[in-house]
Amino acid sequence: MTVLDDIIAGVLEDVAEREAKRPLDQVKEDAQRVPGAKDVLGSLAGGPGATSIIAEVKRASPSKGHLSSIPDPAELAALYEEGGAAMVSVLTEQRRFKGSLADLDAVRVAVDVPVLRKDFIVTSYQVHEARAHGADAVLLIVAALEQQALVSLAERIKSLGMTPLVETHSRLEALRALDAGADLIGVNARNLKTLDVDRRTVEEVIDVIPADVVAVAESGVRGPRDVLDYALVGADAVLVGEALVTKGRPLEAIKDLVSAGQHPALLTDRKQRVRDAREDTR
Ligand SMILES: O=P(O)(O)OC[C@@H](O)[C@@H](O)c1c[nH]c2ccccc12
Repeated sequence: MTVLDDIIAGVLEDVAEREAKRPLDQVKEDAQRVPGAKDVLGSLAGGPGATSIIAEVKRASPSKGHLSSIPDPAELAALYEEGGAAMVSVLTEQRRFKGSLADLDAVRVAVDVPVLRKDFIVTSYQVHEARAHGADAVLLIVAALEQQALVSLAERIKSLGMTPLVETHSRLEALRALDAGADLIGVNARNLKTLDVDRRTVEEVIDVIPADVVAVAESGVRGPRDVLDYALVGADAVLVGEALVTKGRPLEAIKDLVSAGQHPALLTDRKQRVRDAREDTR
């Protein structure tokens, strides 16, 4: 059993418990009462040559254990927004990442930028739940899903006005994400089966992502230098957790990453193609 299988087994138990307390019909009703989902792709598109930053509220991880207690996730998210983050990612998985839907609620009311529900989504119940708690984007991990489930969850997310961020770790997975109709694809430098980080994965996989699809580099950012490296290989956005929560000065840390993403050198070939493609469709 891989780490991923193990996490999903726990997630399924937790989902069953929540569903017993609040059935799907009620969650769907809750979702009617929240404001509509925000434009995630628009928010990530950034300025000229800019690679945007997705900042994560992350207390712990299976690879590193405890990272930061984060007593007030709303306050942290507000600092991320103030420092220029284009989206805030909130981990809601409880057992390994110490997150919760309460964290998502708190962050949702604290910021205007879109919010991503980061979890191991394997049932449509979790998708409706994400919307009921105000998520604008929902993570789907290709390695955790059969193709049919990936397609139907992606469609469900879109039908609720949200945007799926489809996470991949290889070229093959990126092709599966494209087949599922993803227009926002993440490349995770951390292999969820072994938990090893290999930053070169981003370059290798981004290569097969077409210019009109928004590409997000995920994991392994230690500082501005890594943002620049990911951006130079074509990342439109970079997702950062650990480096923002462990250094004690999140506002300064996010500002440094955001400015690295705005470096003039970032108008790379891929970004130029992205812009040309967008001009053409206008
Ligand atoms: O803390 P890091 O190395 O900056 O990584 C952030 C983010 O990429 C990571 O939390 C992540 C990427 N994909 C995931 C899927 C599930 C849980 C967590 C993740």
